[in-house]
Amino acid sequence: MTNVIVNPTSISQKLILASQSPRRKELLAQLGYQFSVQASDIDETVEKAERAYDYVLRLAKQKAQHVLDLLPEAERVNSYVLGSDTSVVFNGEILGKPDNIEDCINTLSLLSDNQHQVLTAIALASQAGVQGQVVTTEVVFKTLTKAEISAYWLTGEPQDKAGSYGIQGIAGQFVKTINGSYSAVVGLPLYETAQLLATAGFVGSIHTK
Ligand SMILES: Cc1cn([C@H]2C[C@H](O)[C@@H](COP(=O)(O)OP(=O)(O)OP(=O)(O)O)O2)c(=O)[nH]c1=O
Repeated sequence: MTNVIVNPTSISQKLILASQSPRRKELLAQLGYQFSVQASDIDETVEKAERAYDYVLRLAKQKAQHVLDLLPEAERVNSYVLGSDTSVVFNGEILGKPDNIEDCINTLSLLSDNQHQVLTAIALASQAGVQGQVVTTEVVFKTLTKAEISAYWLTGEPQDKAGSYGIQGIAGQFVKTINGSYSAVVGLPLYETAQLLATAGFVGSIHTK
């Protein structure tokens, strides 16, 4: 998407969401920010012995920095780029997006009747540097049968999602409890994102001054 809307509160600043995720676009728009979207194309391979926390933070920062670096120099001066990454983690293992039904069955069988963590990192890149943080949410799933998982795969929902599920969709019924940030599980933590942007001088739809 290439439409650029200038932030009305600060005509010289531009916010860009470095993401192809429709969920992240919706969540950022929900807060009242005006922004453009530019997907970032980076290598998402996990480094040897890299911990999930370090991995998501590195990727969020790289996504943001990559899009900032692609901007013409004159634009870069006034631009702030938001990047994010979400991983589902079980027993320290990063469970990515499924390549096929077997992947989906393996992943959701691990999550069945168990607790896992969803780690979402956000990062804001500008000429001043890149700032980021990680939000961790604990999720407990009900018991899932193989038949249920196979039927879930056929809905098409798990395909583009970390951990093979979407809490905001059909998989909402798998979730017994959640401790942390619902929006972070969907892809963008609302509270932390607003804080990060406010620190950089952006305001959403709520003006207190
Ligand atoms: C766990 C979970 C993940 N997800 C999604 C959020 C992310 O879009 C995706 C995780 O993959 P990411 O690699 O974080 O993001 P992405 O490839 O979709 O987009 P981009 O890198 O361009 O920002 O999984 C849900 O929508 N619901 C969920 O419950």
